[in-house]
Amino acid sequence: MTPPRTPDELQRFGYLGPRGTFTQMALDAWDGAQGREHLPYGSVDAALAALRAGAIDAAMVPIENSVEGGVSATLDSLATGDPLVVLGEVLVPITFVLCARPGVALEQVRSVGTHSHAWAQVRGWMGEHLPDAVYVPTLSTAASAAALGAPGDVMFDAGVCAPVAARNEGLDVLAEGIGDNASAVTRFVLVSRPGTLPEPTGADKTTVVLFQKDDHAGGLLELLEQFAVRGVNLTRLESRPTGEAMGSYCFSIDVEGHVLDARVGETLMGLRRVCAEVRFLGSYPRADKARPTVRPGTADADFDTARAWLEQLRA
Ligand SMILES: O=C(O)C(=O)Cc1ccccc1
Repeated sequence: MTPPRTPDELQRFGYLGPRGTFTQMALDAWDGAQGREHLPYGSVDAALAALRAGAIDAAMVPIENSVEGGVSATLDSLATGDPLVVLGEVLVPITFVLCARPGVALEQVRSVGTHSHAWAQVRGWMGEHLPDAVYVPTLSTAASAAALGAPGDVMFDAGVCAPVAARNEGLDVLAEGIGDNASAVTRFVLVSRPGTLPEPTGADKTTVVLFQKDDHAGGLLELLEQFAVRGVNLTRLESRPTGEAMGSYCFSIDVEGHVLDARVGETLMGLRRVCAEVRFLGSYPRADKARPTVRPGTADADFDTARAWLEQLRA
C-alpha cells in the first residue's frame, strides 16, 4: 500500500461523524477536501483504524479543546500503533444548543446525551438550568441529535450539539449558546499515513511524542532542555499514560517550526539521543499563521555557519 505523496492527491477523507459534528465543519473548512469523498465514522478510533487499514487517505479528528484540553482518544491512538502523521490543523469556534424532539419542554428534560467534551463545556449551564439531569455519553454531539431524530426509544430526553445538527434532524432548540465559555475553540487535525510532508511555510508546527528511557529526577527537564537550548518554543505539552504500567507516561508535544528548520531538526536529533523513542507526528502549517520569534543564534544560517566552522576544524 503506497501512501499518497502530496496532500492534493488525497481522495477519501474520513471524519468523526455523523453529519453535523464539529469535526465535519473542520473537514468542510479544509481546502484540499473540497469536491472529494467524505466518509463519516462513529468514533475517532474507527476513523483512524480505517486510515491505517487504507480504506481512506486521511482523517479529520479533534485533538484539543481550549476549555477541556486534549482529546485522549486521538492523542493515544496517534502515540501508539502503526505510525500516522498530521498534515494540517483547523480551528473551529464551538457553540452548543440544547435540542429535543418537537413538543418536549425544558422542564421535562431528565437526561441529556452528548459527547464527553461537549458535556464538560456546558456543565455550568446544566448546573443552573437542569441541575438534576442525568448525563448519557454519546460518541459525538451529532450522534445525540441523530438518535433523537430517528424513530424509536432513546436513552435521553435532550441532546447537546451544534445548531446545524439539531436543524438536520428537525429537532426543537430549547436553548442556544449554552457553552460556559463563549470563546471556546476546538483544534482538529487532518491525519494521514506517513509519506507526505507538507512544505515549510514559515508559520509551522511540529508534533512529537516522547518516550523516556527511564524514570529519574529531572527526566522531563532533560527533554525540555533540548528544545530550550535551540530556541524552540512549545505550544502544547501533555503527559499521557503509556498504558504499560502505573506511573508510566509519554509526553505529547507541539512546537513552533518545521522539521526542515535547522533548530527543530537539531532538537529532534538531541531528543533521539536521550529518549527511548521519539515518535514524529508531522510538520504542518499553523492554522493561525503565526510566525515564531527566532531567537539570536537559532536561525538556519547560524546552524549552517556553526557546522561549516566545525567541518573546517576537522579538516
Ligand atoms: O462531537 C462532535 O461534534 C465533535 O466533532 C467532537 C467535539 C465534541 C465537542 C466539542 C468539540 C468537538
